[in-house]
Amino acid sequence: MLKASSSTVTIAASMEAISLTNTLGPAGALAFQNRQIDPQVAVLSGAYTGRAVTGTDGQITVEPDPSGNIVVFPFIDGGRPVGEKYRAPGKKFWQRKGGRKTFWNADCMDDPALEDGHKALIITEGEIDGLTAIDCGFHTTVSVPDGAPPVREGEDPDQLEDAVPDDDSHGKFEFVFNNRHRIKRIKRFILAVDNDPPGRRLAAELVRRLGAARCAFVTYPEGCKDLNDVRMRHGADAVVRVIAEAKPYPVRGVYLLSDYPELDEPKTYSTGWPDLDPYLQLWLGELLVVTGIPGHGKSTWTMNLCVNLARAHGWRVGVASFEIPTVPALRFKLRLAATGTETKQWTRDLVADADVFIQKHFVFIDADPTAETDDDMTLEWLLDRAADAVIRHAIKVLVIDPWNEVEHYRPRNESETQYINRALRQIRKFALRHEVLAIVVAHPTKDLGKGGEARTPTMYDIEGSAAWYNKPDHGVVIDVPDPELNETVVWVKKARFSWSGRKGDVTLQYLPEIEGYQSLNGLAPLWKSARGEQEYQPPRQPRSNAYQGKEY
Ligand SMILES: Nc1ncnc2c1ncn2[C@@H]1O[C@H](COP(=O)(O)OP(=O)(O)OP(=O)(O)O)[C@@H](O)[C@H]1O
Repeated sequence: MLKASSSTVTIAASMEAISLTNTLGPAGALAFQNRQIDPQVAVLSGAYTGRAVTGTDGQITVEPDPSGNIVVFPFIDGGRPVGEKYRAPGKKFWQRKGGRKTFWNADCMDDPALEDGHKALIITEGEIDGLTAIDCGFHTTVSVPDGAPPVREGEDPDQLEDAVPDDDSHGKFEFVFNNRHRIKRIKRFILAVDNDPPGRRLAAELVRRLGAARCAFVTYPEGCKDLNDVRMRHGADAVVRVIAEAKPYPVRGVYLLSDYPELDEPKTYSTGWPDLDPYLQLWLGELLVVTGIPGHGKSTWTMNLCVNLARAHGWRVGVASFEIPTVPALRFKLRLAATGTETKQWTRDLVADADVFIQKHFVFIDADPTAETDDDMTLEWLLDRAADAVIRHAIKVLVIDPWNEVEHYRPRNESETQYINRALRQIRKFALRHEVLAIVVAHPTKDLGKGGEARTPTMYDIEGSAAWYNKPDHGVVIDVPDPELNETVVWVKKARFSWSGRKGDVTLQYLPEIEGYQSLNGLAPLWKSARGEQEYQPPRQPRSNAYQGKEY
């Protein structure tokens, strides 16, 4: 017969309250051996054998008895037994009435290694699985007290949004509520519940309470329903593997405020044209869409913007330019912007300096010229390359110019609107994940101007979908109202957040010799003349553009 001794190492934090007279008799020891659990480990958890006794009031209680065939699992909390669970032959389970609802082996939750995230708290659906984990070396394991809540007919265990939430202070999850202070301190949980509908429901209920961000789930080998199954069929190493390979819980999207990391206010960046500052403040992680009538300078303005950002902030820009070949056309535009000088003043040194600047600040996402077959330049292809550019070259800006030259494959059952919604969402996700300013240059629909109507396009005029207005964080239209004036109007049609600017239009002076732009009310802070000096321009009043048509 096995007997807990006062000198043995305890599993839970404190075991002094377990009566040392309680012993695990042969029937109990055999029951654990049959489950490939070391009976000594069960003893250390406080398990003992007992027999059923019917009182004078007809109530059945269980009394310790080494020769009994009922296995008793005490619930110890704060070093004191607060409840008991009984298991009689034939898989009959019941509990002693009353007592504080808590996890089985709850005191292991005080292990400091859980607080610093060094260890995870493993939560099982029953004591046998809990002991299996402990026997395999995972001492920070608890079990829920009452197994999994049943799944009602027609209920999807993975879709519990419609379920009425329990009041945890006295409901089925009272044991979670009672341990809420300990739970708050624990960094990681591994849910090792049963792989069946009630188990999945239990997992979903726990994740809801513990926060998905802290939870991981296990995957059992084919044919195994729980941890003890894994131990029985594949051995202790397989149990260790299952727990070690737990994956982050996939239920995402519903968080408490406290689940979010503390973040500073987003930092915004000037475009480099001071007149635009009140309207357009850029941030890393955003999607900026630029449109305008063909030939009005969308690409030219965008490249000048990128040069400004590279100069002012030292950023590197990834450019996927499908209409203009990188060499010589795009390089020429970049040399103009980088030198800020008209070509007739170019010297070998000036061009060499410009090329050093371009080499340092620009990365080109292009088809592989040595490949035998052309890559399909789909959005997925492009974002894959852009992700590589983030890793290898730390790009902070991604330019896709123009959108219509990307290979757009969409499934038959997806409408153009749905596709554009999905695609822009993907770009925004990329921008946010990598903290990159994503710029998409898009043409307006060819219908614009049909019927003799000459007007500035809006974001809604972009081919395909209203998503072009809805999805971006900034929407900008580049417009040339009168080509004789050498002026370009930058219309900020959308600024999603008030801290990132506001709707409005600003006229920039267009400098045809360098295909560049300049604030009318002051130079761009880093705009340099051919001689490398800030050039003086007399301040002018920004032109007010009387708005015609609907404001978007
Ligand atoms: N305000 C302006 N006045 C005169 N010419 C301009 C002005 N703005 C840009 N340009 C010139 O017009 C030409 C076309 O510019 P760009 O290719 O950037 O336009 P785009 O809107 O991107 O055109 P597309 O939609 O056809 O790609 C360039 O040579 C550019 O320097």
